[in-house]
Amino acid sequence: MRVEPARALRGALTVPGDKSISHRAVLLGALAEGRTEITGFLPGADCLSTIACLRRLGVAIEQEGDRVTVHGAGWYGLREPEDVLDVGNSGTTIRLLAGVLATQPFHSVLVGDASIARRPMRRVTAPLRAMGAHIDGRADGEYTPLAIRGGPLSAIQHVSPVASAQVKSALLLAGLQADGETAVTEPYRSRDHTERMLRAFGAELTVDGTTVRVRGGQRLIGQRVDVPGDISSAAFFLVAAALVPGSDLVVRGVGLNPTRTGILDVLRAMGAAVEVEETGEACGEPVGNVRVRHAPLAATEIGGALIPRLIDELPVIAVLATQAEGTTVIRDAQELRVKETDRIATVAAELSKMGARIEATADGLIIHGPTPLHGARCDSHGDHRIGMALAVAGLIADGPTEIARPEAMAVSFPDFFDRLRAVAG
Ligand SMILES: O=C(O)C1=C[C@@H](OP(=O)(O)O)[C@@H](O)[C@H](O)C1
Ligand SMILES: C=C(OP(=O)(O)O)C(=O)O
Repeated sequence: MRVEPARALRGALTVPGDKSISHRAVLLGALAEGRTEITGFLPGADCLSTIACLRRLGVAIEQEGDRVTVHGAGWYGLREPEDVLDVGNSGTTIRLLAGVLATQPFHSVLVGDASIARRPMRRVTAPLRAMGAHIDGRADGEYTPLAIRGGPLSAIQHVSPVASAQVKSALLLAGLQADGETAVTEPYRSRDHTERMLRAFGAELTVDGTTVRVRGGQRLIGQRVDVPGDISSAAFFLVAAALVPGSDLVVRGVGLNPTRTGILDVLRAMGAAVEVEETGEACGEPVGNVRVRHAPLAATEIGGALIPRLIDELPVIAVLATQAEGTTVIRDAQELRVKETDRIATVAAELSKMGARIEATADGLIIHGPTPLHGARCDSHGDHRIGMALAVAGLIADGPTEIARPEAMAVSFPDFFDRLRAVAG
């Protein structure tokens, strides 16, 4: 994919449905009793992997574009799959499904692509084993393939060393069928879509600071879910508008869950003009429009509790920081090293090719700005967020930028380039 320097980004656009919420809507719909109708579903490769795995577990699902109907099987209506469950590139699919399969009295095997094979799984397999599930995987349950034979579980009180919504969600799902009350505590609050959607599907849970508790033996009832636009996808456009002089862009209908809006805090802290208009609520999630206008940018520091609120936006935030006056420091973001790629290494390597002054640290990045970027031959490394961050960098470079392996974008944003072309030329 070739990206040319852009004109100002103006006008309004929408972005595809939220990836985290789309996964959860089909998954809870499958486990619920009755029908779940989903609109605004993200038909990206990751969410389609979740649908494929659920079909293999015997769940009837109709999907056409962003409309999905799930015929709920009920929690114990899943059946032993005849073949392996392939999660593709999706960490959310494998970790949330592991929590569900731990409750099921049959054998299943979870596999994924080469990236999934390198991502850590013991963070979910260890506590699920402690609840009573039989799980095996390479390196004592750390890596795929994961073989799971579930059954009756006992509740645990788990203190997670990482703020991870995937870990929290896996244990809450398992906890819904465990004997007793399961509690999950994390160092900082991660995205809470599972908690919100479980309540919408009729489950009870309590939230106390960074601890979530759920009692076992609960049923879910099918619902209508209208998935808001993905703020993580909107982020590429919001950052592009903040970067390109003369820009004035609105993204409509985007999810504004406070556990996800760290990108807006950073844009404001760096000096961009940001206006947020909350327009309503869908399935317990606030939704609205976000307007960003270009303005001179200043460096900022990003760490601590802010990190889980913008974890997937850090690659494009690094691009933003290359144009900010001063030194931007990103710390406490060691989780970036275990995403689709080691995003600390891939961001630093690729932006360096474009002339950025950027250093990788053990837990983040240090970026000096402002630094003019020049067009270069770059590589997404097969990581959707790296590819899209590089495309945004290409908009402000002084020549054409070539991005190898652009097909990775289909994981979370299949028509990213079409929508970018529409607002940036
Ligand atoms: O629960 C989710 O939907 C997600 C949680 C985050 O991962 P972790 O749980 O590993 O932090 C995030 O990076 C991922 O894109 C989606
Ligand atoms: C990390 C991501 O997703 P997952 O963990 O589901 O692969 C992402 O979308 O940036």
